[in-house]
Amino acid sequence: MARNNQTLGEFIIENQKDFPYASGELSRLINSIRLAAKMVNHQVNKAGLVDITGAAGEVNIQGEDQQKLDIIANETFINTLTNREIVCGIASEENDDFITIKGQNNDHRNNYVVLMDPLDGSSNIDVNVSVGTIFSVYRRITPTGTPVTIEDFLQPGNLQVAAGYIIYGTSTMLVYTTGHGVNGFTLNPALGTYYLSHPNMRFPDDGHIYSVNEGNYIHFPKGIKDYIKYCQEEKEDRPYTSRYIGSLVSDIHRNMIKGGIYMYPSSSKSPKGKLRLLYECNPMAFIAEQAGGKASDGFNRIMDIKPTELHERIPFICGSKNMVTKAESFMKNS
Ligand SMILES: O=P(O)(O)OC[C@H]1O[C@](O)(COP(=O)(O)O)[C@@H](O)[C@@H]1O
Ligand SMILES: [Mg+2]
Ligand SMILES: [Mg+2]
Repeated sequence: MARNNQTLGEFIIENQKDFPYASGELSRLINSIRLAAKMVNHQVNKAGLVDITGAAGEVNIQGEDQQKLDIIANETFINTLTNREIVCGIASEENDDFITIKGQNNDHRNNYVVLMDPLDGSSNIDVNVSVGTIFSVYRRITPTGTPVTIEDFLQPGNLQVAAGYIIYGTSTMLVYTTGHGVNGFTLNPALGTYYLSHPNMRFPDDGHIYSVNEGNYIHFPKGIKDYIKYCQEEKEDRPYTSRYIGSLVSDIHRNMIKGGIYMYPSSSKSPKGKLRLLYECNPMAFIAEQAGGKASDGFNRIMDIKPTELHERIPFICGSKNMVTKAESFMKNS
């Protein structure tokens, strides 16, 4: 139950009973993410002052130039989760393959796997625009005491036990769900404590903001082009306002508060879109649905899609449910 001025630590303990298998493991996991996020926040806030901006000189499995902060965030989350004996495996945008965490006694006794995008919106790091971290948590399906396998990571989104994001923006917030609604906590930098600032976050059913990289317009499917035209029409409560930050976390966060739709569709250049199903789309879809919104690939519910690869991409439409349904109708009729 949410209380004003409740700290994240208190909220986690008071809501532990909501977790299936309420053994405290998942609470400790969320607490570790809370800690790692503070460390990354500290680095992000220094971007520009110290030499943590720019490319690191490596290319990740996506073919993208890794930014120094991508690597710092990746290592910070992996080390923090590993050292706290709560996960048996981690998958990350910045690692080609999943990491097996044996545990202190090499006995593979932990029960949760974490999939993450350690730094989302990397193209915005050097230009002082908000970026984020995205995480998704599953209970393993292979027997405890055995090494995790790829099957533990390729679970459909509807089996997530927790998901969330951290936004490093005008303030730093941690927003997450364990399947009992969505709550947002703002970091008080002076105290280093997160406080419940956004209890029970809800996507308005309708909105007036659309977020898409219109620079790709000519490459979009007809249905998306028609929906963008619909958003721009001088009719009824339209035209909508176009807002696109280029950081998935920030665009979805804004649209969740104000009402709106975010789209990263397929295109003739990238037939499967750009965003990764496992550690970008599934966690944001879980958050959206828990906040009364909707997430689709244009035709199907994102969280019902059975993943086949660790870094697979998928077209993504997410936001206010009536707006997503409208966009889908344009896709289906095109
Ligand atoms: O520059 P584009 O093609 O519009 O892509 C922007 C999208 O790509 C991303 O930056 C991809 O995430 P990463 O930065 O984690 O690789 C999203 O945050 C964002 O919505
Ligand atoms: Mg990302
Ligand atoms: Mg990233």
